[in-house]
Amino acid sequence: MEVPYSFMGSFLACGFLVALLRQFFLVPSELRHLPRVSVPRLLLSYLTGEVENERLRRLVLPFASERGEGVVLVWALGRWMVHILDPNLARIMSDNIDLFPKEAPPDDLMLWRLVGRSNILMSNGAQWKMHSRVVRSAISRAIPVEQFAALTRRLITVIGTDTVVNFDDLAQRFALDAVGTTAFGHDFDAIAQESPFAREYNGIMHAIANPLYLIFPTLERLLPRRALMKTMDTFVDGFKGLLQAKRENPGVDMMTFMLKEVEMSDRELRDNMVLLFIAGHDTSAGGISTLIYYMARNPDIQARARDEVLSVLGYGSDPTVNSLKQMPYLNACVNEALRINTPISYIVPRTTSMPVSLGNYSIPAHASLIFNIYVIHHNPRDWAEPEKFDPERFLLPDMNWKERGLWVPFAQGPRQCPARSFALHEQLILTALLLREYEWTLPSDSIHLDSLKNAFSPFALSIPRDLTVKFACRK
Ligand code: HEM
Repeated sequence: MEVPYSFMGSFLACGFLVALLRQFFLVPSELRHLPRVSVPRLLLSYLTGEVENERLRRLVLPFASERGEGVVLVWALGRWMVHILDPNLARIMSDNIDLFPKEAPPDDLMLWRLVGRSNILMSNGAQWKMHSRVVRSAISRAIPVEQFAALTRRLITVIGTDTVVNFDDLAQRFALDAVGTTAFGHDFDAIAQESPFAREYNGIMHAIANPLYLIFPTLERLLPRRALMKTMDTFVDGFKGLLQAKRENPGVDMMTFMLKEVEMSDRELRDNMVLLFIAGHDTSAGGISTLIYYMARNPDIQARARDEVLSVLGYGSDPTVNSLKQMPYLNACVNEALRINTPISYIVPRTTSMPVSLGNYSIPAHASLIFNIYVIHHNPRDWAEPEKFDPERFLLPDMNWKERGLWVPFAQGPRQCPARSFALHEQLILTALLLREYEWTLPSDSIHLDSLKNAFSPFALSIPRDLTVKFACRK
C-alpha cells in the first residue's frame, strides 16, 4: 500500500517537533542526578499565569518540607535552574561570591534591557566592588526618617477620613515618592496625583510580562517587539534627564552623593539609577501592602501594635530611629509580613565558576543557581504553622532565626540588599503613623477575605493585587 506524501509529511513534522521539544526540556546530563519538578506541571502553571508564590508552594516547597531535599531543579525561561532550599546551603552560596558569581542574564530577556548591565545588581568581581562601595555608602548615609514621615502625612491627606482606598496602588505611589525624593532628589508627586512616569513604567512591566515571550525568550529575536523597545529606551532616557538635572542642581540625595564619585561613568550612573528605581519601589510597596493587609485581617494584632506606638510616641511626636527601637511588637509585625509574603521570592541567578559540592549535592561548573527565599520562609520543619501571620514568633527568645539564616527577605552575605535598613524604616514609619491615625479593615467585598492574592509577576515579586482597604479615622 502506498503511504500518501501528506501523511508522511505530517508524521515527520510531528517527529521533528517532539524531538525539538524534548531537546528544549531535556535535563543536561550533568544535572540529572538532582531531584526535579515535573515539566508538565510547571508548564501548566506558567501557561495558566499562576502567581509565583502559589507555584512555589505547590510544586517546589514539598521537596524541602516532605522530602527534606536541600536543592531541586526547576525549568524556567528555557533552562533548568538549581533552586537552593536549605538555609545552610543558601548561606554557603551567599558568602562565596567569587565561587558563585552572578550569572550573565540571557540576552533576549527584556527586563535586562530595562535594568541595564553596568550596575551594582548585575556586575561581578572588581566592577561589583566599585559599584557596591559607591551605592552602599550613598544608601546608608542617613535613614531619611523625616522624609518618610512627611510622605506618610501626604498619604494620610489622600486617604482622607472614612474611605475605602485601593491600597496596593497607594503603596506603590508612596514607595515611588520615597525612592524619588531620597535617591534622586526628585519629587514624582505620585501620592497626590497620577504620575506619568509610574504609568509608563507599569505599562512596560506589563508588556515585559507577556507569558509567551517569557517562556520562549528567543521570540524576542524572531518576532521583535520594536514598539516596546522604543518605549523602554525613552523611559531609560528619562533617567538621563534626571541625572543632568541633578548635576545642575545638587541636593542631599543618593545621586548627588554618587555624582561626586569620579569612578562611575554616566552609563553606570544611569544604570544604577534605573536599578534603584526598580529595586527600591515595587519591593517596598509589596512589603507595605502585605503588612497593612495582615493587620486588617487581624484586628487584635493591629490594636496591640497601635497601643505600642501610642505608648512610645503619644499623639504628638514623629517616629525616630531610636523611638522605633522601643517598638518590638511593631518590628515583629514588619518582620512577619516580610516572611510570610516575602516581596522577592528568590534571588537573581548565580552560576558556579567551577564544579562544587553543596552539602551532599554535586553541582557542575556553569550551572544556574538561585536561593529560594519563599521556601526557606515557609518550611514547616523550621517555622511552626508557616501560613499563619504570627508576629509573636519573632519575639521568642530561642528562635535564633537570624543565626540560622531562616529570615532572609533581603538575602544575605556581601550581596544582600544594601537598603535593608532604609526599607525597614520606611515600613515602620508608615505603619506607625497610620496606626495612630486610623483603624482599618477589609471591605466585605474584598477578594482577600480568605487569603492574600498577589498580582502576576514574572520577576518573582509578590505584590498584593486589588487590595481595597477601609480606613476609619480615630479622631
Ligand atoms: C522591602 C523592600 C526590599 C526587599 C525585600 C529587598 C530585597 C532585596 C534582595 C533579596 C536583594 C538581593 C538580590 C540578589 O542578590 O539577587 C536585593 C538587592 C538589592 N536591593 Fe533591595 N530590597 C528592598 C528594598 C530596596 C530598596 C528600597 C532599594 C534602594 C533604594 C534596594 C536596592 C537594592 C540594590 C541596589 C540591590 C543589589 C545589591 C547587590 O547586588 O550587591 N532594595 N534587595
